[in-house]
Amino acid sequence: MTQTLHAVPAGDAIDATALKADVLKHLTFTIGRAPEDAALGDWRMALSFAVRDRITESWLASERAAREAGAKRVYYLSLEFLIGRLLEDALVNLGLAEAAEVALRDLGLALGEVVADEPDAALGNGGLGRLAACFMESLATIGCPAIGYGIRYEHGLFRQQFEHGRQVELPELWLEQQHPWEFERPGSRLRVGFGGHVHQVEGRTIWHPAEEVEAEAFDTPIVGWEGQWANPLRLWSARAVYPFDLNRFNHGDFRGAAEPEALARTISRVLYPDDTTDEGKALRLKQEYFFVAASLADILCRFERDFDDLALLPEKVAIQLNDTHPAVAGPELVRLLHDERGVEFSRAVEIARGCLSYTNHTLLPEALESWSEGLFGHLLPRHLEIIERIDAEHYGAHPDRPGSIFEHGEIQMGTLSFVMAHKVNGVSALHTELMKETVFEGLHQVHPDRIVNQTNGVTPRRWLKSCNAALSDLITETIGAGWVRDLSQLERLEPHLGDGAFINRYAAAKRANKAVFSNWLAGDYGLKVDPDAMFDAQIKRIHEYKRQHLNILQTIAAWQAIHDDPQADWTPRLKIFGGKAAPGYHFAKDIIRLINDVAARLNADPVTSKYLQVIFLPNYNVSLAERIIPASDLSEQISTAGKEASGTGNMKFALNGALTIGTLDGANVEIREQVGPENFFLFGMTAAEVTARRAVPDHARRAIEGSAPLARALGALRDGTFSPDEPGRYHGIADNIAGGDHFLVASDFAAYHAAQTDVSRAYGDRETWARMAARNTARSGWFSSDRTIRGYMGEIWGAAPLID
Ligand SMILES: [N-]=[N+]=N[C@]1([C@H](N)O)O[C@H](CO)[C@@H](O)[C@H](O)[C@H]1O
Repeated sequence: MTQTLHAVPAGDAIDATALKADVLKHLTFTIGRAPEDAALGDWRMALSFAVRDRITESWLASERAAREAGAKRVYYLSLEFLIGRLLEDALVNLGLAEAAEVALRDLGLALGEVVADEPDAALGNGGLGRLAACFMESLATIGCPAIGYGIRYEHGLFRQQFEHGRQVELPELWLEQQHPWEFERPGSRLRVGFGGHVHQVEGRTIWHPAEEVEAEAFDTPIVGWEGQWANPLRLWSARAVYPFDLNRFNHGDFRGAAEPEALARTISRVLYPDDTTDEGKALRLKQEYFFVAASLADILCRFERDFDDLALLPEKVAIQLNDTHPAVAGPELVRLLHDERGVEFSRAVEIARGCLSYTNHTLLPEALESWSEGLFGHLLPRHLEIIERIDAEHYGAHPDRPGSIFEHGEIQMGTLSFVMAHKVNGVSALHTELMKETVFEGLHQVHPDRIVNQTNGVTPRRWLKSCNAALSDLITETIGAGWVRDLSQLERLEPHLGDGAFINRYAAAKRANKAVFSNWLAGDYGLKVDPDAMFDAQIKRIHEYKRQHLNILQTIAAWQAIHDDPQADWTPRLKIFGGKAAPGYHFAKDIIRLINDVAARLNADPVTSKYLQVIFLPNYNVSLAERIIPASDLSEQISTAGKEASGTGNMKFALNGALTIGTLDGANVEIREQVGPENFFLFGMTAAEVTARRAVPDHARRAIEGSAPLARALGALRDGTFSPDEPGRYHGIADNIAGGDHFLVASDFAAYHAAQTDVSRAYGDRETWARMAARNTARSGWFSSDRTIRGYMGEIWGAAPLID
């Protein structure tokens, strides 16, 4: 929270007094602490409960309004919700940030410290999970009745530490303290079965699961801008039906007595740490079915409370599948309608399809989920039967277009999701077109109207209003505060871009953020950086297609160039990296180690470190992104074209006035269209050129022969420059790039290197740079997740807002 102290309006003063009283009330009666004995965490809890009270009022009123209106509800099913911290978000959305600052100051506390004490709720891996969190906030801001359904993992995404430059994973402990934002719902416990057998009884199909667990709901209200509406995020926690086996205990088998609970809790124990990789483990399938079964039972229970005609379901219920992780929702809904409620099979499929829609987030083959018939049939015998029948009916109806949900003995969850959805969407214009041409080419032929595009977005509340007060205040001063709810209003900045005074203030806001960030770097990492240097950031999961290794290779080439001519007029630059590698992804972990080894060498280099420094910040998460993005000048979006479905970090950077260096991939294409090609540093092959280049034999060797800087930088990987104690440490990376180079690091290197030279030159002209940056902000209105959600509401869900 980059708070700037200024005069407190009267309203805030009243709010501050009331808030202070509530904080003290909760400290006493909820936390049970006297002020003189309270620790920072106690004050944070007390403030959180005081704020939660205010959200809860809005939430219960929203629930009442939705019910009275008999409104259609949106149900967002996602295995990931990368929420981050909630206190600051809630304060900003309730307009209580200033009041909280005053209230806490009166109590001798700094709001910034209290906010920073909150652990991130890291219930997601990356973009897909964060998108779900942004969507929940936009649904509430728009006033669309909705519920997010997911899993309440006891341990979110692992904590990342570096030991000698290597990533080490540690368990994440967000629930070590009480989580103040959730309400436990013991009354909403549901049984979920696994395994067992299917029997026919008097023409009815009965599934007898071999084991059952209980799903317990925990509700976290998500409040929208100005607190007018709030929707719940309902996360399920697994527990044993009979948690304690007293009989075993009485026989001294203490481990056995606790086993049922331990086994059941395993289902919601930990988030699988893979981003865009199919996990394929039985426990993962159990997690997927567990939350789907609990959520659908909950959805039908809510529907049947007010309606008794199941044919109405598609009019009242819209269920969005966030990727294929909840794909079993198709057969499960059919089972609930057909097996348990007697709806005729094909009619049940029709009703289910009317409710379901599916978002695809990646085309990477290794990320497309499939389950072996054996494993799936063992865990979900009835669902396998239902999928076989859905498959037969679907493809039976289209004999001219053979295909199947089953391929090579595996259930293709993407195909199942497509077949069971009335709408399927991609997450950027390019990605959606590539979906039609590749993974869903056949199905697109059969259902030409089913695939639609909904380009991703980010919430402007968290990703500008809250994380960048310096810029937000300038914008509000210039065009009013309407932009926070309607981001398209940023275009009203356009006329001010010719005003030198405005550009100076815009640059000053960025400079102020960089000064705060530099002080933090010095304090927490002992790295002294010049706030006037260019802050160049690549923060995202570590993956070959995102090409962090291209970035560090070019950094090495830049370093070598400075050594060649240290007297030249080099543009000082700080390279910022952040991102986790999946624990089993060794190549990605090698890239992390290389970046840390390069950082150690370059930052200690007396000749070059005044021009080029590198830092890899550990444990990249939502809160760290909120710290880095407002302070960045350059946004690295350098994926191999055709591989990054959208990206959302790219949008956050552009919104906060960082210029993009990037390929024509995912939403980069639309960012460049919106901000203008002259305000974007484009390089590299297009998706079509990538496909063509891959067919060229020896494409990497040819590229290396054609680029001396590339050849030389690779040489430094081979000769132990960054690992004198283990010269061969980076031969693997060098061989990969010079060999198959599937992600075309070598072939795109020269263009990237040239583009980085253009970037350095452009940064030299600060006023022009600031104007380009301001134009990025002014033209980023399209990338609000409010716009995205309105697209889903209109083109997919048929849902309407209940607030104006
Ligand atoms: N899984 N998955 N997919 C991703 C991200 N890795 O989470 O979803 C994100 C959200 O749609 C995309 O922005 C990103 O390009 C894509 O790779």
